[in-house]
Amino acid sequence: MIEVSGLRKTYGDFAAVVDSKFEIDRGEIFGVVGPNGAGKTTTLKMLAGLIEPTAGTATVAGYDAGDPEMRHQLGFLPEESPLYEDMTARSYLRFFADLYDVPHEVARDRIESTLDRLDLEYRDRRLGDVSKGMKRKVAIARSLVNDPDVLIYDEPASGLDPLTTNSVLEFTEELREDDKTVIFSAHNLYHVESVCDRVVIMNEGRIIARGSVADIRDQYGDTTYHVYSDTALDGTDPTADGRHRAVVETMAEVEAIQAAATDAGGSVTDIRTDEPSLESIFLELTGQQMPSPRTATDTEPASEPTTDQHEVEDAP
Ligand SMILES: Nc1ncnc2c1ncn2[C@@H]1O[C@H](COP(=O)(O)OP(=O)(O)OP(=O)(O)O)[C@@H](O)[C@H]1O
Repeated sequence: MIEVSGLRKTYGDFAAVVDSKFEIDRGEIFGVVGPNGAGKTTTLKMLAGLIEPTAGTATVAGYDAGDPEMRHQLGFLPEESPLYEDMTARSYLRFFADLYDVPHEVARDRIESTLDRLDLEYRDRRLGDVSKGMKRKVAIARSLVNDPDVLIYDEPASGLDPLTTNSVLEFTEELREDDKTVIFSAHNLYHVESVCDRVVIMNEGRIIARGSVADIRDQYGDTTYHVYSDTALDGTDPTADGRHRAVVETMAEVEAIQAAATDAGGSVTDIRTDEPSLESIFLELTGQQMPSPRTATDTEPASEPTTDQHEVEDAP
């Protein structure tokens, strides 16, 4: 569905993307990970036909990325997506559907079902008056008004509160069931681990590792998940604050605990990941500290399992 070969972008003497090569299958969710300045956005914009490559080729759904016809197959969510703040979610999305010549009834049904799936309230409220998370959801809905086969999402869940982050990641994952092909960039390895089939890790314009996140982690260290429930279960220990904690190593075990908690009439209230940080993987790969203050903050400590913290939907 997407083929990239020898893709390169230079600005004067500076190479933002160097000889990038990867292929993405239909229905696959593919992550592009790396610190600030790694070349993620430049790669995504070349795929979306918004920047012309200096060299190499990128084809999307059989079209050259620069071909205007390709746009009909594509939904692009930029990292920053300012909306028309005086419009409502509904009027804004209908406006974009009109730009794509989507028939009115089709557009109305598509918009409502997408907003239902995104659990978006206040559809008739002025966009200037809704939360950042709601704005992001509206921008995501905008990427789908033309029912494209390919979605390019630049940091879809970055900077959102935990509940909205979870909801956006779940929504992205469900796009696979609609046979959509999704490529998205993220700083946060948990974001890509929870939804992506495969990833490439970029640094200084180059792909320096590729594979499933699990493969990459297996190569560079072990992840553990600290799962907190409000109910005592097999394998949990009581914590000082009255909860019950299990420490496991796979997402399958996390899901088993969630199911056991539900069966016992309780729920999982928090999942914390203790994993080799993106920074430590980078250190392994490059022998250098990651040059990004923002990412260094995101992936902070080693002693406590707080490298990434996720509240689940039903957390109190
Ligand atoms: N128009 C431009 N002119 C010159 N340099 C640019 C231009 N656009 C991007 N760059 C540089 O190219 C490099 C890659 O930028 P890019 O935005 O692709 O990185 P990124 O991985 O998306 O980072 P971030 O996570 O901060 O968005 C950066 O060093 C950036 O400063």
